[in-house]
Amino acid sequence: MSLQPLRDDLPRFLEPYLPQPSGSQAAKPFVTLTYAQSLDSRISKGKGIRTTISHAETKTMTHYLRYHHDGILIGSGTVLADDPGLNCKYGSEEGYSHSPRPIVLDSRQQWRFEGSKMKDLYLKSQGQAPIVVVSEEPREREKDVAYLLCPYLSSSRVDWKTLLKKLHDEFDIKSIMVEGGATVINDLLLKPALVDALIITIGSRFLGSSGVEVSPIQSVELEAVAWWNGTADAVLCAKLSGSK
Ligand SMILES: NC(=O)c1ccc[n+]([C@@H]2O[C@H](COP(=O)([O-])OP(=O)(O)OC[C@H]3O[C@@H](n4cnc5c(N)ncnc54)[C@H](O)[C@@H]3O)[C@@H](O)[C@H]2O)c1
Ligand SMILES: Nc1nc(=O)c(N)c(NC[C@H](O)[C@H](O)[C@H](O)COP(=O)(O)O)[nH]1
Repeated sequence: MSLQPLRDDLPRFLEPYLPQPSGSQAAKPFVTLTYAQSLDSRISKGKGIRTTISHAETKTMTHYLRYHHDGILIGSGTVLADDPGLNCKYGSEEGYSHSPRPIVLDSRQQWRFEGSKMKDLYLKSQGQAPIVVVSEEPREREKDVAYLLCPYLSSSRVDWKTLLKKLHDEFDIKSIMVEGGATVINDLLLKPALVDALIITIGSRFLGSSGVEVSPIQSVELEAVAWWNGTADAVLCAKLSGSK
């Protein structure tokens, strides 16, 4: 399905929160934490359920954000629940050349590229093949998948600092948008030294108390806060307090 045109006030609104175009000498990638939540801070109706929260115009914004990042990172919970494509449909007709590289945190190697929407898009040259982040040598190596061996702090928690450095140094990834899910977001909201921008779409609905909740274990203050109002959604852009 094609995207509706980007609202013309969005580029100027988003600009201060986007990675700077090439030339950055930073030692780590620029990290944008971005997701869509309901009014009751849920990002899906329940674990394993893919739930549309964004209006069509903020869906276009998500693809505009993908256009501006080298990589797009998600946790295993999201890849297993959503079977996401993670490509970029924004831009010229010439094909999906601005699609970011998918990065999947899958220490337990539960997800397969084979048979996924991501692979389907890759084979049609409409998206990139993924980097799968693992904690030990993979049991099986799938064709076209790059495996990134990275230390984990526990069985399911990657060491972010090391991971970001490896993605930068070994894969030349200078900007990453983190799209979720809740476990990944709740963890990164507490890491102002690693997160450069926060872009949250707030949809005008409630998803109920059994929904998957974004709520970090401690309070988080924001700065440089800006709001955009759409037809049915609002978008909040901010920096985490304590970030550079
Ligand atoms: N609305 C949105 O914007 C949005 C975005 C993404 C996902 N979702 C929804 O979120 C749900 C999935 O969320 P979830 O919380 O179950 O899974 P998740 O996608 O956050 O994945 C969690 C897994 O990531 C891995 N991981 C590795 N290192 C980690 C670290 N340092 N911190 C945290 N996790 C780490 C672990 O295996 C962990 O179990 C799905 O229902 C999906 O539809 C919604
Ligand atoms: N912006 C946004 N609005 C939503 O209403 C919603 N549910 C998501 N969810 C993000 C999640 O990571 C999805 O898995 C990918 O957005 C799917 O990506 P594709 O469209 O398949 O490329 N994101």
